[in-house]
Amino acid sequence: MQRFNRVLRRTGILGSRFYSSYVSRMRYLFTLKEEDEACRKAMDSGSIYLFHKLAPLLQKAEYGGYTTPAMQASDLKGILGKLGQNKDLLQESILIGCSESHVTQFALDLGVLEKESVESQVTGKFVELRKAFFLLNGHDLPLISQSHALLRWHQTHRYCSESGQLTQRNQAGSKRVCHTNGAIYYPQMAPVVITLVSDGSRCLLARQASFAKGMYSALAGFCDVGETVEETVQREVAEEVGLEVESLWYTGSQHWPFPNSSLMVACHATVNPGQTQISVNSVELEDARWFSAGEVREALERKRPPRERAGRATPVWVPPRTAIANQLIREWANQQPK
Ligand SMILES: NC(=O)C1=CN([C@@H]2O[C@H](COP(=O)(O)OP(=O)(O)OC[C@H]3O[C@@H](n4cnc5c(N)ncnc54)[C@H](OP(=O)(O)O)[C@@H]3O)[C@@H](O)[C@H]2O)C=CC1
Ligand SMILES: [Mg+2]
Repeated sequence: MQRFNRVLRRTGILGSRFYSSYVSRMRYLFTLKEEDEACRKAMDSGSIYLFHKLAPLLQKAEYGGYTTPAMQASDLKGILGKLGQNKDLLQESILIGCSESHVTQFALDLGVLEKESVESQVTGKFVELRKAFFLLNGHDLPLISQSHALLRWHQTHRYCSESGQLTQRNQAGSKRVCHTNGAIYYPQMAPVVITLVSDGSRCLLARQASFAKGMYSALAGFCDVGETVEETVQREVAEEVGLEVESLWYTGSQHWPFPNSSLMVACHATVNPGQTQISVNSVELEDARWFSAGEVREALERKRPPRERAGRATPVWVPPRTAIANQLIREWANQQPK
């Protein structure tokens, strides 16, 4: 905390003016992105979330479920030593945030080490990200999702696309620079809209062939370059189910690490109740259907994924609460008369 205050004072952020805890945390993180030395020092007393080849470390929680344990940098140095690895590997950690109590948080991928040897030194197992998303509770997900996206970006964007030379990251990992031509690269996200279409009394859910059996979700699609969110919603609904959107409104957003790193922008939309004939684009979707409020409420309550019964169609279920699709569907269901 003292070091934290020193950095704030030096950068003029801690002065006579009162800053809320949130503002001072954000200003501190800003400083750490700008100052490599301050970031290096923060790492020494920070907590580090571990990954192995992009799989996060998960630990069984005391009261059931799973959590993502954070390690102290000092403990991690000891473990790296035991595994015969130089503690400089720690410098490859990337800054991901700062806790309420002002402890800086970092993420580190130990993919250069053998997975089993690392697991033998820590409590927990490295679990593939999609599986981890089903095991973790909502609280841990934004941090894991952000860490995964940033680590992946650094692993796959190491070279300058102009000079072909290796780029260097700043200590925080918030950018990479090509020292031959000065080009700066920042981590990227693809904007995606996800839309729940309603005709006033029913809502439209669809499934791709790659979804788990019985799972239906809202319509989603990547924004094309130059499009507004509104234009993407209209185009995707037209492309995927052949309907024309009459009105739409924004309701929330979420970072989503699949397939790479997306910013999901969630919207509700309506179509004319007299023009609801669906024409499914079979290149994109396996099925799309209108659902009544009662059917949607049942799907929301259903255990995911539901148990399959021989000879019976898998009952319809929807993505878990960790996906913004669930929020959209729940919001719509709550607005319908009982
Ligand atoms: N969090 C949530 O609640 C939900 C999240 N999603 C996410 O939304 C995303 C988009 O949904 P989806 O219906 O698949 O999208 P689209 O309907 O846009 O179709 C996907 C196709 O778009 C093309 N495409 C265009 N731009 C990109 C890009 N930047 N990255 C990858 N593919 C691109 C690809 O085609 P081609 O291969 O032919 O080039 C891809 O196969 C998915 O990645 C999914 O994970 C979806 C539902 C719920
Ligand atoms: Mg789609």
